[in-house]
Amino acid sequence: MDFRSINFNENFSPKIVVVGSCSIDLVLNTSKMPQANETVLADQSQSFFGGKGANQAVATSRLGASVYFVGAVGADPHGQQILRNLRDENINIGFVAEKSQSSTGTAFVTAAEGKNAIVVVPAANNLLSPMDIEAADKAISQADLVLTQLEIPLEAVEYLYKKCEKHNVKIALYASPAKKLSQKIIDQSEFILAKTADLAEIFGPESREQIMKRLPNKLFVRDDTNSTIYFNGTEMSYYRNDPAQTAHKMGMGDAFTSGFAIAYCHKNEIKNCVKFGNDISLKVAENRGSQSGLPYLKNELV
Ligand SMILES: OC[C@H]1O[C@H](O)[C@H](O)[C@@H]1O
Repeated sequence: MDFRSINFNENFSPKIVVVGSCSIDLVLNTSKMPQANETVLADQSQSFFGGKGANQAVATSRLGASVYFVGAVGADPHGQQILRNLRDENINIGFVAEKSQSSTGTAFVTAAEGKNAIVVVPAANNLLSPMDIEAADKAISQADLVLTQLEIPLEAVEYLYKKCEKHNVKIALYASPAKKLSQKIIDQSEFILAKTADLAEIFGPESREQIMKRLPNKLFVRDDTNSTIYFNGTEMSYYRNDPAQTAHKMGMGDAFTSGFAIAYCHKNEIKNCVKFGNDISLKVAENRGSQSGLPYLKNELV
């Protein structure tokens, strides 16, 4: 991965506000993906910091952005650990709400055969409200880009879009987990990243080609079955099929979105934004968990 192939303005630190989920990921490594009614043994269980929003906040901060995270934790030790981690990653946590009536979000991940299956218990993430977003009004109004995902209530996402519209601030979406999107969200998004498998739920029953034709320069689609990303009538292979270099495939979409966003803020061509997003997502796949492999711009540009 060559950071020098991307244009970075070293005097510019993009202001990014990430609005989304934060969780503790409990990961079970098994040699075989369990089927229904089957019991398998795990080689190892580990916990990591995760949640799509927190992953994007950490990724963009390590890539040189000045980041605010807007999210929610429960009043429990996991919540405190997450806040400490975000603070250690130089992220402003002034707009993370503590929901005393809830626990912190947890994702239960089974990682096997180079794939993963994730069950998320949103807990506090489901309580993120328009009022929590309102509290971050000033930070949002000053952002170069706002990033969000769909692991928080759609009501909160819709409120966020209205706020960005009011302040004329760009907003981008990683449309995961899949939910049907309103035309307003589609129209207003600067870019949307989605997975092929989720397209019908997000956009309705058209083919990938038809949907992409309607959204040139806006929709970027990752296909996990053939490790390809589709955009603007073209495609780019994004995954080295080298199992030795693959630890977990978790967090690749968050890493892609973040790398793309940073290259975009530094005004790179779309093709190079896609390439940079791909490179960052490969880095994350080489390490366990969704955050540990994310690179630091300051180490790469020396
Ligand atoms: O996108 C990866 C994330 O999805 C799940 O929500 C896990 O928290 C994991 O970190």
